[in-house]
Amino acid sequence: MVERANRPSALASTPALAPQPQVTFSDDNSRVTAVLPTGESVEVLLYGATVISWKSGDGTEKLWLSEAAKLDGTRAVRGGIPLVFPVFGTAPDHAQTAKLPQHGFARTSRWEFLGKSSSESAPGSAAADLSVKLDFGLSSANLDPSARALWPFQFGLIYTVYLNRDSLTTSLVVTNDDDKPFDCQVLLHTYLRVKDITAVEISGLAGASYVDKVDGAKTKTQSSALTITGETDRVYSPAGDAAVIVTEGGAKVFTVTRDNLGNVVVWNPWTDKAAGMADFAPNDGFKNMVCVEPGSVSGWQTLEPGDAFEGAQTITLSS
Ligand SMILES: O=P(O)(O)OC[C@H]1O[C@H](O)[C@H](O)[C@@H](O)[C@@H]1O
Repeated sequence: MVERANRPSALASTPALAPQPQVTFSDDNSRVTAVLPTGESVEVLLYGATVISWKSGDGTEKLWLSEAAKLDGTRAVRGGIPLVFPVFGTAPDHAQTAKLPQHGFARTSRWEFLGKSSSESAPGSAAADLSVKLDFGLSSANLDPSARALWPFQFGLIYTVYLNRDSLTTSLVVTNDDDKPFDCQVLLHTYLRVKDITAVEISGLAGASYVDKVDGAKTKTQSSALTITGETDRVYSPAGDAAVIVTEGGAKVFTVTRDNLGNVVVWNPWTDKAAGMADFAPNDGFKNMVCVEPGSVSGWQTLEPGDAFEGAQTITLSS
């Protein structure tokens, strides 16, 4: 035995392979999961390219997903990060998008998985540097004919989900592949998971004006940090340059930064609205979530033929 242990072997002379991120598909090909060697993970449903789970290395879920969310492609997912495109809400007075359902068709279309890439981890390099990137695509060519009829433009969308050890970045690129301009809005409808909404404070929006959708769409100004004490539905416009920071019991939980997304929507349905949504469960689940939704939704991004628009969010965890 001793002799064997001391003998140089082929195995012993090969440098140890550093662990790499794992990317796997579910058996039914409905979702893709990426896991870093340190345990952080993200799961994306091809339906809507909806991020339905994001866990830190210790397995703690960071996004809220309704227990009654439909994950079978029959309706938009209640929770995670649904994608809003090309209209936020409905826009009956905007001819191009007037026929579209609430929040458009991106969240209810099946996207293609375009591929993955991961940061190379050289033997001996720090695990902290590892990351994985997943790309998804949707274009007019693979859109359901019924959705194409409601918004007859040639477009391309690339959605990138980038998992790092302490953050998640999601980024959307819209291109106009048509020979005429089109208008669009985009929003990353992120359901952040919290332990107790009554202990939550959202800062970084003070001084910003907002449309208060639960008070007759009045325009108001955010005076200080925001606490959630009832139904809340606000469109901050412009939201300002500061990061939006979510604290719980005074401790920082999430820091949300934005790239080229001038608006932030803050939404919590509270008791009655939550009870009225068939896919919102449990009924008191509103206590465990707050939507902080970076987007470009006040007015329109007009894209000329060949033009592109890119917007991104990064959500960083505090340890
Ligand atoms: O029920 P959904 O279509 O998913 O919309 C959920 C919510 O999305 C956004 O946050 C809007 O500001 C809300 O007005 C809306 O209720």
